[in-house]
Amino acid sequence: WIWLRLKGPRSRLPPDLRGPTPASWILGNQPEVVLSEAGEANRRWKAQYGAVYKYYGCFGDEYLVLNDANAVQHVLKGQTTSYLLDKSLREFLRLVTGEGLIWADEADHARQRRLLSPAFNTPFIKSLAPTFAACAFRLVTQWNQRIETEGDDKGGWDVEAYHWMELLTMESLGLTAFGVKFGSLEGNQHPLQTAYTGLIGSAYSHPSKLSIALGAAVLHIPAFIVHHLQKLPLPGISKFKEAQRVGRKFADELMAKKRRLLETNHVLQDRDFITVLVQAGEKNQKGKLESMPDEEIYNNLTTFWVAGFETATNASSFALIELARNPDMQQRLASELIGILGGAADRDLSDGFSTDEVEQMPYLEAVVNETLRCHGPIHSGLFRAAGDDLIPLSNPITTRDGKLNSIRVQAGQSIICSFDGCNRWEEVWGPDADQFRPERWLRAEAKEIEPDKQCGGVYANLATFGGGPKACIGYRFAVLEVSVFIAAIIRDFEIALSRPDWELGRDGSYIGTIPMERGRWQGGGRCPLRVRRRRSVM
Ligand code: HEM
Repeated sequence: WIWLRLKGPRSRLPPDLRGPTPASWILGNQPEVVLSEAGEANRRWKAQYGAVYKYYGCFGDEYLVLNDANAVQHVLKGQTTSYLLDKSLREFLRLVTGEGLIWADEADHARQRRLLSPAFNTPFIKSLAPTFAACAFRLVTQWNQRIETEGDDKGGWDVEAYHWMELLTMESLGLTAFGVKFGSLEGNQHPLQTAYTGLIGSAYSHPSKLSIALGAAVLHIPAFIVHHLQKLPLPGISKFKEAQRVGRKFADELMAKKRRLLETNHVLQDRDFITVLVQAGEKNQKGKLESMPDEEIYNNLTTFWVAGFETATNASSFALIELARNPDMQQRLASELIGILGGAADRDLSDGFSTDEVEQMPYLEAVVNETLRCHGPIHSGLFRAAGDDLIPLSNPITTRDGKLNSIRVQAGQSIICSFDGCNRWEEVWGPDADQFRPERWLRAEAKEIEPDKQCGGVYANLATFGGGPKACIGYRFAVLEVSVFIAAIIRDFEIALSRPDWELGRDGSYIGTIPMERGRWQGGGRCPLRVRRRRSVM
């Protein structure tokens, strides 16, 4: 404590910038942020102090919060050089994902991104639709069996669908990243899945005030100490290491197998990241170009798992909840799906369906986009200014002493970009910005936003996937995956909330947005559905 007090963070922000008064030095305003719903404290403070304000974290740490589109765009563009991950946080990340893309900065980051590009280019991602759809069909098959054996006499079956969406996302990541079928939808447990499940902590909702303070104190541990902590035989750390040992061994064997096939002049047809990256690497080597070392390929597979598992699970679950509580939207979507894919009686989707078919469904796109706008699985991003800078604003803000058209920040300043705030900005999304209304995406205006109102988001003018050099590399993957999952489920099932009084709450304790029952914050994500086979909708 003495050290923290002596280190005492000095203010680096314009003194007249407004914001809430902290309740105490130890906790600051942090409990209001962590213990309210995702984005709720931000919405309240934004209404009171404007799109740019400051609040206090624990131990007097000052955070600059940006809801202003151009300011967010400026910070996102400066990632890898001017706005970086906090150094201690980055060291913790190294422990979980290794030195993969999320961890990397500057030239190393640009190199990794370039070498990973064959796995994320549009044609390759488009080719994954049948894999996602075949996985979703396996879920549909399981649900049909449960309706048969566990359903009531009206053909309805109550299910906690969040857990199934976890299994579905896991299964599709197993197939598309490693080319491995886990069989988790059928109740099996694959060793790779066991290893990787250990990497992802269960949702950490509504922590105690002590945990809030301890969590913040961790960010005050100097990065070099965090680095050395990794060498200690602490139980939590050994768990990560064991998970990485098993995962690495498995990936090494797969990579060696692919290389042996390539040596015998095979052209590998498998559609998964390992195959694509090993094949691209071998081709580069033949052309005397740089290729990605095996360890880096492995670290990035782990990175994709950490970045792409819970996010896609949450997005799919939010979409199902919105469709369950909006029967008209569900009906409209089902008609579109059956029109393009045929009904369950006409076409079984065991071989999946194609991206071309997905692209013929504008209402599906609208539902997925609106889910990503209203319930972005990552509600904000935390950055640290590497040097002094002037951040431009779309709209001037009122301070205690006047107006500012830009904000001066000093090196070391912590900055929060509110992705949720940008996605709900009324000047862009209209007075009903807080409502779930997929129809807004069917109007041409949704695609045309004036430059001074753009937040620099990489997808659909949304901040959901970030922007700039560190924008989500998996955004096309995620949008297609969620679209296919929703299409396969809604084509075959009518869904409703299993309890009509169930109210959606959005846990946002840290950067993730997780669907839960309002007021019941413990125990991870929730998506309680009543499911029955779809009757004709045409
Ligand atoms: C709905 C699902 C997803 C959401 C909402 C999401 C969101 C994000 C966000 C907000 C960032 C930070 C962007 C920034 O700093 O500008 C990010 C980064 C990243 N995401 Fe995603 N993501 C999703 C799915 C995925 C998937 C499926 C993968 C991989 C298969 C993935 C891989 C990554 C990686 C590797 C990064 C780091 C990129 C870099 O540092 O260059 N994400 N994601």
